[in-house]
Amino acid sequence: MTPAARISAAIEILDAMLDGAHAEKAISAWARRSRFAGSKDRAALRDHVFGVLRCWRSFAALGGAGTGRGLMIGALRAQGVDPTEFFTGEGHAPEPLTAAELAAGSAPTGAARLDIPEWVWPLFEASLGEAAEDAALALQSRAPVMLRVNLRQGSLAQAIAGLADEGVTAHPHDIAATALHVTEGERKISGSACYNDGFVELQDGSSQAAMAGLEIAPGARVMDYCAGGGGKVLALAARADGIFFAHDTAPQRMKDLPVRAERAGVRVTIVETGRLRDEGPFDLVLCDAPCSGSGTWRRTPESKWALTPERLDELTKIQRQILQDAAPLVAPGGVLVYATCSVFNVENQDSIRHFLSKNADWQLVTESRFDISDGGDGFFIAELSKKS
Ligand SMILES: C[S@@+](CC[C@H](N)C(=O)[O-])C[C@H]1O[C@@H](n2cnc3c(N)ncnc32)[C@H](O)[C@@H]1O
Repeated sequence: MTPAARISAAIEILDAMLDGAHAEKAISAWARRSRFAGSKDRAALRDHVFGVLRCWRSFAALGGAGTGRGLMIGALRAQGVDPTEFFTGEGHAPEPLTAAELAAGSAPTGAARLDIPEWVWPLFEASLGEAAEDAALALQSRAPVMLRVNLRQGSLAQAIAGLADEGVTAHPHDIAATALHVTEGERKISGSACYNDGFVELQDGSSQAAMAGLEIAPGARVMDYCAGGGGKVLALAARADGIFFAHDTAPQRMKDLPVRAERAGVRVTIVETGRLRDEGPFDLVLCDAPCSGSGTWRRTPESKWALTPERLDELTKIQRQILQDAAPLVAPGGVLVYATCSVFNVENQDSIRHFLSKNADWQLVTESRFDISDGGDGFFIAELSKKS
């Protein structure tokens, strides 16, 4: 496909999304009916669609319309490219710009310039203060691909060399001692021996750094209460000699965890909700709670536009309930850890304050925030302990 034909295809997909289709589904449907497209075409198309998703408001302003055409016109203008170079109508290129399209378009301002939904911007500012603008700007670009090296299997240098043999270029990242930043060959990671043997795992740098900061004594019993795919408990098990457990109210989310644990050479016992009290108590209970994901919106840009005030409210209620349910599982002298990949105070500090206001026998021990502009995702982590 020519670059112009790829732009036509992106317009088609964006229009399908405007009609209500999810990005992944719209891309898959396009790929099914476009058998002529090769893997490079599909990759380029994804880049177009996800690039627009990250910058929807600013591209719509620059392109003069929130339609597939308007967004792609805006995307080209944002890169300093004259859209008439591609909108020629020749071959499979999009039709030439109309006089109205040529005249339309203006520089975005305010929250539109930062590609943040209007109602969300005050939350950003209130939560991040002076860092808010940098965080929003960072969300306009692709997230770096980061790997966590499983130091049980070898050193960073050995992982870098092993990946290089398989066409993946990676460099240490100072966000965490286990972190590698992949700069080339990211599509080869999932087929590489390093990945399939559990030497490296895909994991954002902030999550790695947050997990590295948790103290785990030898033999400590550690429960990942909201385990999902198990990324956090695997990071903990890779560096500490504890006894590890995982739980999730949606157990199907943990379906890959046993295989991932096996290939990493660690043991994680899955605990059903009804057996939590029997298996407990635990010296550390980690609640990596469901959240808006606002710290990860460059990876999942559709969520940026899908969040509503009602959903945010619902999430904060779930977070508060999780802390309340998990606290009794903590052993005397143990730690309750609360984490989110949100940058909003309402999901972070406010959830902690709410818990402390209802549980006077608990206290805050530490609280840390990782900013998107530091290189990893936005992340929050707090440790709580029972007053002695
Ligand atoms: C942010 S994700 C966890 C991500 C995971 N820790 C990882 O590193 O891959 C939140 C998880 O919490 C689970 N969850 C939702 N409500 C819960 C509850 N009340 N108790 C425990 N887990 C819950 C969800 O099913 C989801 O898998």
